[in-house]
Amino acid sequence: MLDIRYASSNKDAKHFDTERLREEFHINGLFQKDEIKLVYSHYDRIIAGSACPADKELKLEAGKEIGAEFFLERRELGIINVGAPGVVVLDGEEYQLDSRDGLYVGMGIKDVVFKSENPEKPAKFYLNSAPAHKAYPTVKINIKDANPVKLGTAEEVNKRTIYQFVHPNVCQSCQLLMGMTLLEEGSVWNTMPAHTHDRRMEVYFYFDMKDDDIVFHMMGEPKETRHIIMRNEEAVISPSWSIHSGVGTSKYTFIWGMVGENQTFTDMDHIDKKDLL
Ligand SMILES: O=C(O)C(=O)C[C@H](O)C(=O)CO
Ligand SMILES: [Zn+2]
Repeated sequence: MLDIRYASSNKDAKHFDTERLREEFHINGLFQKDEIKLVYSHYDRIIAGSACPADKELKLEAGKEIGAEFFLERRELGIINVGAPGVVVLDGEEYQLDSRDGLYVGMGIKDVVFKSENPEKPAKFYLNSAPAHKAYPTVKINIKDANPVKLGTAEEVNKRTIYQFVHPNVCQSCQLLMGMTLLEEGSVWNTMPAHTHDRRMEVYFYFDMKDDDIVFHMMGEPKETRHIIMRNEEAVISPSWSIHSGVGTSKYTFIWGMVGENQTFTDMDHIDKKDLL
């Protein structure tokens, strides 16, 4: 069963209270032991979720919601492991993923199975999937293979490296872009100055946080900003009309995934801080 999230218009969303904002955009309860949890967003039909195999192997199944014989019949998939070492088995072929390793899985793979090396310390596979039209090769992506982009300064407490995992410089994909942003010690802001990109939606997944730390994730149109409180290992959907930026009570790491019109990472509409309200 997929948790379906319909798309909200910018005109409606500015009237949402905290509860409704969370209901529409916030994703929690990821990484339940021995479960696959998936959220299907009608923004560009991205599926975001998790697989946390411990005592049993988990198989990615197609539900009625995607109307296909198997999950990747007309989809592609990006995986980043944020837990202990695990294995993804694709049509019988094993891919070992250590912590922070990524995997791009092309359209057409029939069997996707997740396993952990040690049930006491399960792997935590974070997943993003998008509709696809062409089968590109499956590629394992270590952080050393990812394309690093350094941004920010210590003075602005936003010094960070964006590692582009699923990106045209690293591997081919139909529309999915996916990567991981690591903040430096003492830096707490991401994506400030903020941007929107009407051409693509985005999902942010925050992790590497202590239990009592929070991130204030900023969303909304630049002149109608709202926040959503994020805790460790929670995700948030960012519609194409929304900024997506966050400030934490300590440093954190996040995975971003984008789906939409183009794969030009730099195609952003930057918003000057003075223009935010
Ligand atoms: O730290 C950042 O800035 C990001 O990671 C930005 C995201 O990658 C993004 O919003 C791409 O559009
Ligand atoms: Zn963005």
